[in-house]
Amino acid sequence: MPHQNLNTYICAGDHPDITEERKKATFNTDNFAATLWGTHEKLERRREIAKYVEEHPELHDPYPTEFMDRQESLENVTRKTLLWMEHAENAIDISKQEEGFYFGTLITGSQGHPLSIHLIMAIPALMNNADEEQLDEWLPKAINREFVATYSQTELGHGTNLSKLETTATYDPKTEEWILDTPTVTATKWWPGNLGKSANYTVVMAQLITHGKNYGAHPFFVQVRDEKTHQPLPGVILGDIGPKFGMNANDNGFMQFKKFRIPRRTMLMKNAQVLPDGTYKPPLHPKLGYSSMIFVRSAVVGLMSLYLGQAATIAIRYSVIRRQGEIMPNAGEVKILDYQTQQYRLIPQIARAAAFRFAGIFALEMYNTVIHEISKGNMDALADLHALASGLKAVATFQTALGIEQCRFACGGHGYSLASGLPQIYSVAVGGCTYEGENMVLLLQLARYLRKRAIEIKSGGPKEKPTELSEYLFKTSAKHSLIGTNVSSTNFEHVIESFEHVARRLTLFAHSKLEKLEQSGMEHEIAINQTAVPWRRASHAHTRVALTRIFAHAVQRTTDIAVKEVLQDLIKLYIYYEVGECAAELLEDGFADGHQIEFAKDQVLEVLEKLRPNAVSIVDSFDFNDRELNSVLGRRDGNVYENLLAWAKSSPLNKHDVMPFHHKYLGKMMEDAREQSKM
Ligand SMILES: Cc1cc2nc3c(=O)[nH]c(=O)nc-3n(C[C@H](O)[C@H](O)[C@H](O)COP(=O)(O)OP(=O)(O)OC[C@H]3O[C@@H](n4cnc5c(N)ncnc54)[C@H](O)[C@@H]3O)c2cc1C
Repeated sequence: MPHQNLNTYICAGDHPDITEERKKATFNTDNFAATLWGTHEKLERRREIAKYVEEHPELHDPYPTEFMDRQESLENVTRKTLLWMEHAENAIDISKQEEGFYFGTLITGSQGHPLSIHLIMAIPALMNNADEEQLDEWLPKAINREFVATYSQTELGHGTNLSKLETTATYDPKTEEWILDTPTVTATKWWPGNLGKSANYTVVMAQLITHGKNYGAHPFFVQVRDEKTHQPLPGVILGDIGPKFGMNANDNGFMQFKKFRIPRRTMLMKNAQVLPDGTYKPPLHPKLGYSSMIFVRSAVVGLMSLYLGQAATIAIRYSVIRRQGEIMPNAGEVKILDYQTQQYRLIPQIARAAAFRFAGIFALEMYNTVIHEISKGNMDALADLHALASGLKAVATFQTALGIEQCRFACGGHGYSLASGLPQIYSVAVGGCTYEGENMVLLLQLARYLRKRAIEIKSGGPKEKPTELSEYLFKTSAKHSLIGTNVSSTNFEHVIESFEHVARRLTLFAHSKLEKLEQSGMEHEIAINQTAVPWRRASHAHTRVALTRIFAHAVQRTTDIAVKEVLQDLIKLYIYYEVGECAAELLEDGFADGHQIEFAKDQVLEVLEKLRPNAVSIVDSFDFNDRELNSVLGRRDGNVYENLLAWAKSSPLNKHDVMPFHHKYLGKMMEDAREQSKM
């Protein structure tokens, strides 16, 4: 029998339907939360930080940000960002990145803030691209916030294709300066976060030209506004790109240079260098400059787990408050979470959020290890890391966006209201499909890695010892999938091996298609494009293997027995749901048969039923508080309806019973019509 207080989120005054759910918990929610957040100590710190924010009203919004226009949003979030920094020393251990991030999120919300790109991209870009002398000069100032920086790569005409960026940096050895120029409209920098109004410095990616030769895009660290007046410097044109699908508290900007001169040492010289006479010295490893991008991609995976977890929390809590329709006639309306279809829509999202959580941690740990190895001159694992981060980022952002939309659909009409918080979470999360490498392009980059492995497989084996996540490519599959032959076990090895078979087969399939096209005389590059869809499938399949392996390891490592049991249910759901997702690929070559797919589908329904009573307690264990969720539907206390009404009443439109323009238009229209009908 579940113990009454295993769920620590129960409070007096909560909606009885949500309390009833929480009393069903079969595990201690704090223990689960500690597993997700790392340790009990880290969980405790989260709560202390959240309490601090609650106790300081100046850190709150004066009214819901959904009712603010962009200028109000920008001013409000800028005010709060400064307070975040002022309060940080009292509230958090500033040496701990995760505390800073959490404290900041609680204060600034999810729609962006003026230091977003300074913290997430500009500082990492400096750390990865500036040489020691440059770091000594700029890093302390950046950390001290003596300037606000951003990262300017994308242009109006080009984002993905870095080699065709048009902004030029031409070296003038006479003055030892670079001349930055925007030669065409399409060369205008477009999108950089916080560039529009907030930042005064930026890392700029520009084509490096010296002694008449173009060496490709390189990073420069450029002052673009006056430190005192904040006016754009002469020769720099700056502005905001206008409202977007989301993140409207971020002033994404545009920028043009008019033969703007900057000193030689503003080129970031950790990797490539240009000497005073204009001699170009290439980087040791051409991909080194991309390491800050790999870092952000790895971090994005963890971020997606938060967004999907938040959406699932909102939808699942609301689904035990909302009653609509009956399952048994005259037995009373049921909680909508009791419908199997609702469970099928929502509970897999919790499983995916957990999978992305563990994958995000894994990717960042791998990033740190690889960067450490690189600092010792060992580049071996860089390609593996790049491949893993590309695949995880693409799959996690895409599935998160779809998952959040499922959560929103599952909340009916109230999901469409900004009061639910779901459109805001979606609008921010879906941006992740595009920024930091457009998803399709990333999957095709991963395909390049798989192509190399396919050549190695065909020529007898790996050139170097493969990593834990790629060694399966060099194994041979069993004749037939073992899905469904090990029913009672919680060991999903045989299912993961089936995913490995799919990934290996799709890789070799795409490779043989490519070879055939080439043998028929097609040029390599054309043949690659003609096989891009099969390669994309292979990349997705390879990433599925990584996600399931990482998730399985995390479950194995869990020590709390009750938490492990619920995680085993979640991974079971995750894995068998994935079997459904790749059913066609398992059936295509006869590796699995229809019975096995049916078996997997039954497992999904079975485990959904088992997870149903724990659903609220599992989402509680993500430990998102009400400020973070910013959702009337997802409130911890479940008191949804009265608060929806209160939220609507705070709409500025409701300040007027009669709109000031009413009599000018609608009022006049009706009056005229009445007059006319009297005639
Ligand atoms: C919210 C947000 C924040 C951003 N922040 C920043 C920032 O701070 N700094 C910055 O510099 N940029 C930023 N960007 C820009 C972002 O990095 C680019 O939008 C992204 O790199 C994609 O480039 P693109 O827009 O040119 O798309 P495109 O490259 O034009 O892609 C359009 C379509 O073409 C396809 N495509 C393109 N190339 C290929 C190919 N080789 N093979 C197959 N298909 C292809 C893509 O898959 C996609 O479907 C941001 C964007 C967003 C949405």
